[in-house]
Amino acid sequence: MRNPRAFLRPLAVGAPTPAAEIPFRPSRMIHFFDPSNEKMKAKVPDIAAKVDIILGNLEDAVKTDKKEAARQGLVEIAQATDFGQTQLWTRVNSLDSPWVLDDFITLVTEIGHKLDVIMVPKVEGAEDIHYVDRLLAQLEARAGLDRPILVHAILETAAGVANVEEIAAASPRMQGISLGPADLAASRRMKTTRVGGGHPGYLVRTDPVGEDLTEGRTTYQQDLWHYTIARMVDACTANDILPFYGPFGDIKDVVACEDQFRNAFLLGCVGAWSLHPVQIDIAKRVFSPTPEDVAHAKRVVEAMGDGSGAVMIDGKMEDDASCKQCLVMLDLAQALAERDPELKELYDL
Ligand SMILES: CC(C)(COP(=O)(O)OP(=O)(O)OC[C@H]1O[C@@H](n2cnc3c(N)ncnc32)[C@H](O)[C@@H]1OP(=O)(O)O)[C@@H](O)C(=O)NCCC(=O)NCCSC(=O)C[C@H](O)C(=O)O
Ligand SMILES: [Mg+2]
Repeated sequence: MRNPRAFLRPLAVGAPTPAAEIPFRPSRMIHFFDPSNEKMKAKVPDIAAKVDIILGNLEDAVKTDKKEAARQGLVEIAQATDFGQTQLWTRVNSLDSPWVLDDFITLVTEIGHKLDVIMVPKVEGAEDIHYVDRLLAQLEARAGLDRPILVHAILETAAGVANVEEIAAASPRMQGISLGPADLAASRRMKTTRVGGGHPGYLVRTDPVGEDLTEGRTTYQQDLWHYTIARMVDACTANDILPFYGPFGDIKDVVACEDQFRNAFLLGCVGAWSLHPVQIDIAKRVFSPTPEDVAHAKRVVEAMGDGSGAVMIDGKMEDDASCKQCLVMLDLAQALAERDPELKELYDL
């Protein structure tokens, strides 16, 4: 455990001072693309204009013989593109892979001034973040960067989940954590074969009504990810960093994707990954509060005055605690309205 007074000291001579706070920037979707795929690469400038975060993926889903091409492709795109307000992230290869050292060295040296966040897969404990923290400080110092690159961990191993609180608190670079349901399922030896979402076999059944155990018993599918998302949200918010849902692999099932994203939004996540262009608008819709919710939040905050006491609105009691929820909603709406003129108008802000 680092001395708390040293927490905000650079970890290498000449490295930028670590950020004392993680600024909230609209982060409704982290759009993944493969920088070794020429078709996807060509779409990046257009897609970047529509998303909050665009991420050049170097890890899983990039073929082994394309790892170097993906890294080089990302350097070329980053150098050639003005991303405006959109954040540029990358996901590097796992820390035990043969590619990751070159991923860090090349990306920080060549495009470190444009990279906002590096996503690190398969993080198992604080020691993984400490390693990345020191390495990044050394590379930032060498590259002469004047602001630190932040780090985002993927929660996708059983050990990572067991250590999620210490991962969230491991470094001032920690920007957030995403759930990686596919690797996590494999690591936990869950008997599923999907990338996120539910499973029809994971259910509860109402009690039998008579002798026949098969008649009249309704089943309800349960959420495989509830425990992990809730734990991740608590670990992140307790450390002032941002929680995200990860991928939904059934690209065609836009309905279940929306449900999965909304569950995460309601539980406290700020965004999710989009793997295909069709998922961008789903994330945008789900992770932006509805105009009705914003209007209600405004009414409550106005009626509550200094935020203390209790009032009745439409037959419901509102007090300090519901007022605080409404302020969370309004803060998010305000941040999104600053980025999106359409939402500004819809929210009347
Ligand atoms: C899933 C895909 C392989 C599907 O690609 P494709 O078969 O090409 O789909 P379409 O024909 O419907 O595509 C239509 C056009 O759109 C382009 N496209 C597709 N996806 C993207 C994208 N992500 N960004 C930009 N452009 C995209 C296609 O090229 C088509 O173009 P055109 O022919 O000119 O019309 C593919 O979507 C894909 O590879 N997506 C990314 C997958 C990925 O990143 N996976 C890794 C993240 S999930 C993960 O790692 C698991 C996690 O870690 C965990 O453990 O849970
Ligand atoms: Mg994974």
